[in-house]
Amino acid sequence: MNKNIQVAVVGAGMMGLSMSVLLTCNGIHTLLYVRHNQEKYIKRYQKILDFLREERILTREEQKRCSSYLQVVTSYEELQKVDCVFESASEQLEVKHSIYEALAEHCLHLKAVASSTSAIPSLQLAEGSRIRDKILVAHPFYPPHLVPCVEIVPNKYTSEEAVQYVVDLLKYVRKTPVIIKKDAPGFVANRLQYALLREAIHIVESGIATSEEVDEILMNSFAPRYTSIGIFEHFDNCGLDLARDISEELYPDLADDTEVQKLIMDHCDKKEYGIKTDKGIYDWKKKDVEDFQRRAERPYLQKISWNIPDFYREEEDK
Ligand SMILES: NC(=O)C1=CN([C@@H]2O[C@H](COP(=O)(O)OP(=O)(O)OC[C@H]3O[C@@H](n4cnc5c(N)ncnc54)[C@H](O)[C@@H]3O)[C@@H](O)[C@H]2O)C=CC1
Ligand SMILES: O=C(O)[C@@H](O)C(=O)[C@H](O)[C@@H](O)CO
Repeated sequence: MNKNIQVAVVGAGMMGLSMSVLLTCNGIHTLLYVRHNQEKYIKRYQKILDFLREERILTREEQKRCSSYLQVVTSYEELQKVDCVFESASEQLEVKHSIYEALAEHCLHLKAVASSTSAIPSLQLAEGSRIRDKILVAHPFYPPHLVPCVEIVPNKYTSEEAVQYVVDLLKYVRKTPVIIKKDAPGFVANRLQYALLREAIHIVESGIATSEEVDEILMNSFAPRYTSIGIFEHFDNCGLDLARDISEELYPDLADDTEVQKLIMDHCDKKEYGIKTDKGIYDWKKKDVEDFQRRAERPYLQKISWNIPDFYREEEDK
């Protein structure tokens, strides 16, 4: 992987900022495209690095070196030379399509456009685009600068070169890309995660347990198991005959909603979206947000092994 490449990140939210940290902390010249208010995003990017410094992942000097690879831009014209784009904009197909159109117009050296989408099928992203051969899904996990896996989902238009380029780049920044065999909404991980969420909501709506109790049981029962064994390994261990007998008992009673459940809709109707509005399932004015963020990130910290760069120098940028 030629580390003198230029990579753009479009969308500077939770994912885009974390992707920018991942790329810059591995010495990749990263152009973060924002529509306005650059200073706000630079502060948010630095806040992530500050946390990594507090956790002794980066020294103050390394933080400055990594930061030298970040360039926040506000026009697509500044993306003319980029080799690859990580699109991390809102989960709306029309938003993503409008971005791909702008990239097609301005990026003259594009090798790949990788979308962070959580669930939009790869083919829907590419359909109708002038650069459809370059579009694929590279679905990361929050926060992508820490979580190893990235689900790679090409579509019938995606060139092998585009797939290989993204896979090589992700491996260079120490990610674990996994190419999914067949394009489907939610790919693999979110199909599993949302099946779990649907059942968790069903348990709360049915009065079986509260959301606090569901969270407590999940964290302290089988969830940690899957950091060291796989689900199919687990059921081979328990015995498929036992799994059969339990499935016969359980399946008729499990959630089978095909629409967004009332619990989610009620909160959304009240604009209670979660931490970003101080209230969601939980009242985040009463819960410690910083403690939550540290608990969310700490399991991944000891696995970090980045190519921490020297300071960025323009002349290296071919
Ligand atoms: N939040 C998460 O845990 C994860 C999210 N994703 C996916 O990553 C993508 C981004 O998600 P988040 O970062 O959570 O969303 P977010 O809402 O935090 O950030 C989205 C960003 O896109 C920007 N944006 C919207 N329209 C734009 C446009 N036309 N041009 C440029 N920027 C635009 C917004 O200003 C915002 O900064 C979504 O597709 C989401 O499904 C994937 C994995 C995890
Ligand atoms: O868990 C993750 O980070 C990803 O699978 C996601 O796509 C997000 O969590 C998404 O589901 C937002 O809720």
